[in-house]
Amino acid sequence: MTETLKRTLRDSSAMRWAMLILLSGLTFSTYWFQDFFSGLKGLMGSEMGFSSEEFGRILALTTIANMFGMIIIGGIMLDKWGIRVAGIVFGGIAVLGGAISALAASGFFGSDHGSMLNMIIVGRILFGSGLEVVCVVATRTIVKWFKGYDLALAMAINMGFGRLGSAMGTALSLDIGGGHVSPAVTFAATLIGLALIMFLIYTVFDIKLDKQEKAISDKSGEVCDPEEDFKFSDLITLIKNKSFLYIALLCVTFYAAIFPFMQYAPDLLINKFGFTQNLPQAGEVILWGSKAIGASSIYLIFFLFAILFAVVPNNFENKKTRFLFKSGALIAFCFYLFVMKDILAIWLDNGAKTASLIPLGTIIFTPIFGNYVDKKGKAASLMILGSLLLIFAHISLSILDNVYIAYFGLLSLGVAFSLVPAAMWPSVAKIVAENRLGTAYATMFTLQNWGLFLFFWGIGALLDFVNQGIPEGQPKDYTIPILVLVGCGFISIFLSFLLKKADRKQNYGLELPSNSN
Ligand SMILES: N[C@@H](Cc1c[nH]cn1)C(=O)NCC(=O)O
Repeated sequence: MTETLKRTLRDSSAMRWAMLILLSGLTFSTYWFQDFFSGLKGLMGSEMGFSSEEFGRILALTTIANMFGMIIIGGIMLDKWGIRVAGIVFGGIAVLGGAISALAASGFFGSDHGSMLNMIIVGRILFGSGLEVVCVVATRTIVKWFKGYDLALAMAINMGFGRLGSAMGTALSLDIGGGHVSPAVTFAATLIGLALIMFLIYTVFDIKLDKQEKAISDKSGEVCDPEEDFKFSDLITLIKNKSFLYIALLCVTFYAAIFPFMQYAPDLLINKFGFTQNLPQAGEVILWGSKAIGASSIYLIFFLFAILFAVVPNNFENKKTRFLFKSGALIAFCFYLFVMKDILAIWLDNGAKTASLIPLGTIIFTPIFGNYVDKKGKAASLMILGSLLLIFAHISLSILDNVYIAYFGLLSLGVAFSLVPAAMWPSVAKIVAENRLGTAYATMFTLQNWGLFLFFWGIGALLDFVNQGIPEGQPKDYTIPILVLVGCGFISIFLSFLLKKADRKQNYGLELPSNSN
């Protein structure tokens, strides 16, 4: 697009990506807070005396307000108040929830088992309501800035920030807590506060964009698709739409097999495959830290140059340039792996750190698949493939006992976890009109929370049930709790086929490239 055609902030690619980063702070920190307890499960047992069922209860009750309409209410607020107010209010609720959980874990409300458990849960309920509405706000905001541009890629990158938050929260909480739960919770809550400040900065640009768009529509008499208020009849219309119904149910079964698994994955790896949860010595931390920071900074500088290079128009038109760029990226990555090999070896021996590779891997794969969906389409087919990988992953991590196959299982789970969201979320924007997207995402997340509630709690309760009589600290048998998740994979495949069939009839173009719309 030439300068003369750039009419608003959103027509500048630098501006769009900068807004995405400001917005993604909330995604990063809320995902961190959602998932960081997974790395602390063992410690929550030994330090606070929480059983697996109680651990599951904390996670499950995070979803309770959402199951009973909180996300829909948030969606209505979003439609009524707009992105800015909704983001600030629900981001604020997440901060408040995080703070209550952090105070509870520090013993502020009482240091007995019951007070700690109940007040952590109160904080998590508030946090959970904030997290989900913030996600709807983020998706809505990305559509606002990226519609007609690389929408799927932008959604994938935003999700990448979320996954980075999940991965870092899982991997580092034990180290951040220094062997205690409370500092790790305080740190996680502080992150959401910082992210809210980033969102406040975003709102300044959002106001400017709205003013520019209004000026253009006033001048040209263009009538934009108006935001419509939420009506319950919209919900009925949505549910009656077969493609929407299948994709919403797929969202339930697919995520029920992933998010709950991730919360238990570090403990599973420790109990079933003998991974460690040792904290490194102070000297080792300094040595690895300096090595990792040194190597990562060199790689980051290279990466920033690569991005700079990539955004200069027409750079990739040239075959030779493309080849040079790709080989340079590969050499830099090999060098990086070489420098980091000792750290990687220790990383791959630690339960929480190995489990964190699932969301970490999706950071690389989701944008690649997002870009693929933008350029080539095939969204429904990719969801079938993702569901197949899910089945392999859970079988390899439950009934099989080989640690190398388990690594493959984790890898295929990471690929599935990248494929399905990269295909699913942009597909919703094809099925549903833009002014109904808030309602659509809110409905999907509400249903998703029912599945999460059941499996967050169910896995913990089942784990206690099948391991009755085994004292804390002894290896627990995870076979049946994880095998149950294979069932979710089969239902996901079935729903993906139904979606593909419905799309053929309803012609939403789920198998077509996003950029062609
Ligand atoms: N419901 C959201 C946010 C979320 C993250 N963990 C639990 N809830 C969601 O599922 N977003 C899509 C994603 O793939 O993360």
